Formats: sequence, structure tokens, C-alpha cells
Amino acid sequence: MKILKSLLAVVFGAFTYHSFKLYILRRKYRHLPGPRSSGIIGFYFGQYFEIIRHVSSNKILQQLHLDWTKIYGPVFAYQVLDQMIVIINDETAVKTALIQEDLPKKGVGAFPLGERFLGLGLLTEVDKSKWRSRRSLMNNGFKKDILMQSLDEFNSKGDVLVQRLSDLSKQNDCICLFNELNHMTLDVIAKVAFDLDTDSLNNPNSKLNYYICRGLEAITLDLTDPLCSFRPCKRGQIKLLRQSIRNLRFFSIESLKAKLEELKEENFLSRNILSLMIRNLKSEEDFDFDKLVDDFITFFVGGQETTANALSFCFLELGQNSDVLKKLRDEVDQVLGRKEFISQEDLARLEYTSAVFKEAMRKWPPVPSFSRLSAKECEILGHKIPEKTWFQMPVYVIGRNEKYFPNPEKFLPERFLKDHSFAKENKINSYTYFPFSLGPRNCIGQNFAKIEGNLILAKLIQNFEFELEPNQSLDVVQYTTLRPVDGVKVYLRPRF
Ligand code: HEM
Repeated sequence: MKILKSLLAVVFGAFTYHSFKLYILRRKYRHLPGPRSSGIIGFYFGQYFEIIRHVSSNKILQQLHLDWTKIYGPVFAYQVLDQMIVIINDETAVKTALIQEDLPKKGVGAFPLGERFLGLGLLTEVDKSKWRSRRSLMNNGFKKDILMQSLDEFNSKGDVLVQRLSDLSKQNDCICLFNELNHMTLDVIAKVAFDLDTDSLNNPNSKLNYYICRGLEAITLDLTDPLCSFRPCKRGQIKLLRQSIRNLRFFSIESLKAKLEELKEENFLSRNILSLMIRNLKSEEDFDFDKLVDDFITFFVGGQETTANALSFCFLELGQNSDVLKKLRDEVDQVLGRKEFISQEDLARLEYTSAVFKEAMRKWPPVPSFSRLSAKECEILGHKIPEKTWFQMPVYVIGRNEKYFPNPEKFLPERFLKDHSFAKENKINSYTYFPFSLGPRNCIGQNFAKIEGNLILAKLIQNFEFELEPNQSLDVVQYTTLRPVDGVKVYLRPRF
């Protein structure tokens, strides 16, 4: 009885403390506009259930942010359990957060569901000095001129994709383009970064691809449903996700060990990114195998889905905008004709192609938002923002802001053609278009993604006529990255 009484006292004490903390937190942010949560459930959970309802009905969280922006304005706050999140839909605030202040970030995806996934890799390292030395080690390998040396690898993976799609099109079935692109981007990053031949394009049930997808699912679950471990209906899913992450780590360790042995034999002279990284290590102590495994996984995760999604969105929009498709095809035919190898000079001339790729990422940014922590109190558009606030940098929301992108629902690559009258009249501000983020922690792989995206888009348009399957959903879903819900189903017809 005595034990029970003490236990109750502890639980009551903890509950009171938690309630008091929540009360203080809510008070700190109550001057900011935003959706209000009332009653006892609202007090403890904030907008948690509204978000769960929203995402369970196959809608993306970003759409809710966009709807809230229209009601509450460019700066607003909302509560999820014991955290307040502030959305800033404003260019000056973006510039300050990402460039001038270079605010610290959250290690989202480092240990989802308690498993080491991206760990202390480049994307999730939060310690600035450790991050800086690692980034400087890798920057070289991602420079445009270095990546251009791998143009034959980008081309040859593109040719494998064209051949596979050509074979599939003979069966007259509709093809899920996202799946094919996702396998292709995996093969490209494996080859260019690590000199690995994964050939997942011709082995669509590849385990590696499956594990990476489950890892991303684990991050999404962690983010959107922080209480998932307490929900019995989620137990099976969580077990599967955790096992997949462990399998991915095992696969990565084995692959890396084998690759390092090979590279050692040739004195790290290959020009792939892994070899370059090892050559740049200053001393033996810099070599941390666990972190290398984290980076190995990080590059697959950072470089695969994002680029595959961006390309899928291009086709989703091209299938609905025949005028844009015609202009794109005219350019590709004029620049490339029927030649197979796309050179650096060709890429430079594919201006409309590049504008299509950019516009797809404006309307459908693969990374629709990311967070930053404000270390000290600041003022944004006249609102006082308390210290230790988590900001969401709203790539999706700001890309659909009428003030910055007139007629935002329209797919209009001309926005990005610098000599076009529309682009001249509606100049795009670099702080309102940032699919690769901005500032020191911007995407290290952006040159990689642009080369791959433009080259593959041009190759597919050069080789195929296509039509969208008419009964599919054109909606999008968020699995950490944003992707088309039905994967862009198409009927393809080879042109030659
Ligand atoms: C269309 C394709 C891509 C998009 C939209 C994209 C977007 C982004 C964004 C928004 C960030 C910043 C995230 C944050 O601050 O939390 C980022 C970081 C990063 N990306 Fe990408 N990315 C793409 C392709 C790639 C590729 C191809 C690679 C690798 C080859 C890559 C590797 C990384 C890494 C390692 C980071 C962390 C950089 C750092 O913190 O120093 N990404 N990416």
C-alpha cells in the first residue's frame, strides 16, 4: 500500500511538473497568431490530432501549413505535444536563419525509432565543428568540374534506363515511372560515389532499395506520430522498420569493407567520391568507420529518392501540360537529335530542360521543409520569437506564395528562363526558391542532382512519347520526401 502511495505521488508530481511546463510554453507563444487548441485535450496535445487526421487522409502536412498561412499570415506558431513550431513564410527571415545566422539544425533521421540510420553522417551531424571538418573533406568530390568527369557513368546509367523502359513498353502495360527512376538514381549514386555496381534497375526487388525506403518510412513515422510506440496497431510496422534499418547497416558495413580493400590495393587512385574522401583524410585518427557507414547511408538516402521524386514530378506535370512538353521536346530534338552521349556542352544548351526541372522543384520540392533552431530571442515581421524556437523552413509553402510566384498553381518553366519576359517581370529571389537549402549547410549534392536530373529528363524525352494513365491519383504523399502517391503511371512509346 505504501509503495502504491509513493508511486502515485511520483506520477502525480511528474504530471503536475509536465502540466506546469506546458502552461509556461503556451504562454511564451500566445502572442503569436496560429491555430488555437482549447480544452484539456488541446492543452496537452495541441494540434497533434488535427495533424494525424490530416495525414491519415492521404494529405500532406505542408498543405495544412499552406492553409494555415492563408489564415494566420506569414509568421505563426502551433503546438504538437510539448513542442511549439514556428512557420516563417518570409524572404528576410529565411535569409537571416540560413545564411546570416546559420542557425543550428535538428538531427532528423539520425536514430528513428531508436535505430542508427543516418547517425552522425553529414546531413544529421549537429556539432558544427565536427560537421565543418567533414564537409570540407567531401566538398571537393561534389564540385561541378569533378562530377563532369563522371559524365560517362551518368550517361551509361541513363542508357540502361532507356533500354529497360523500351523493353517494358513492348508489354503495352502501364509503367510506374517513380519505381524505375528510383532504381536508376540508386545505381547512379552507388557507381559515381562508391564505384559499386548495384544494378537495381534490372533487379527491381533489390533489398538495398527496400531497406532505404523502410528507413525513410521510419523517419516519417517518428516525425508525424511521436507517440506511435504506444499504439498497439503500430507494433508490427515498427518491428519491420527497425529490422530493415539494421539490415541496411549490415549491408553497408559489408559493402564498405569490401570496397575499402579494393581501393587500398590501387592506392585510392580511383576518381569516385569515396576514394577522394579517403585521400583527403589528414590522419589515421580522422578515419572513423562508423561515421563512414553513416555517410554511405546518408548519400544513398540524400541522393536517391530526392532526385527520383523531382524527375517524377517533371513527368507528372508534363503529362498535364502539353504546351510545355512540346517546347521541351523541340529543344531536346534541336540540341541532341538522336545522339546518345550527352556532353557538358549539350547540358549547357538544354536551358528549357533545366527550367522544367527547376519549376518541378518549385511546385513539388522533394524536401518540402526542414528545421532550424533559433538560439536567441529575435524579431520577425514585428513578432517577438522566443529563444530556443524550432522554425520550419517552408520550401513548399513559400514556393506557392502568390507574392513571390504569381499564379503559383500553374506549371510555368518560363519563370526560370532569365531572358523570358515573364522571368524579367517577376524576378525570382534566391531567398524564396531554395529546394537545396541555402548557406553553409546547403545540399552538397546539388550539382550532382542537377546534372543527373537534366540529363535523364532529356534522354527520356528524346527517346519516348508518353501519356499518363488516366485513372491514377495525381496527389502527392510525404514519406519524409514528397512523392507522387501513385508513382506516375505512364504508357510509353519508343520514338525510334
Ligand atoms: C533533387 C535532389 C535533391 C534535393 C531536392 C536535395 C535537398 C536537400 C536539402 C533541402 C538539404 C538541406 C537539409 C537540411 O538542412 O536539413 C540537403 C542536404 C544534403 N543533401 Fe541533398 N538534395 C538533393 C540531392 C542530393 C544528392 C544527389 C546528394 C548526394 C549525392 C545529396 C546529399 C545531401 C547531403 C549529404 C546533405 C547534407 C549537407 C550538409 O549538411 O552539409 N542530396 N539536400
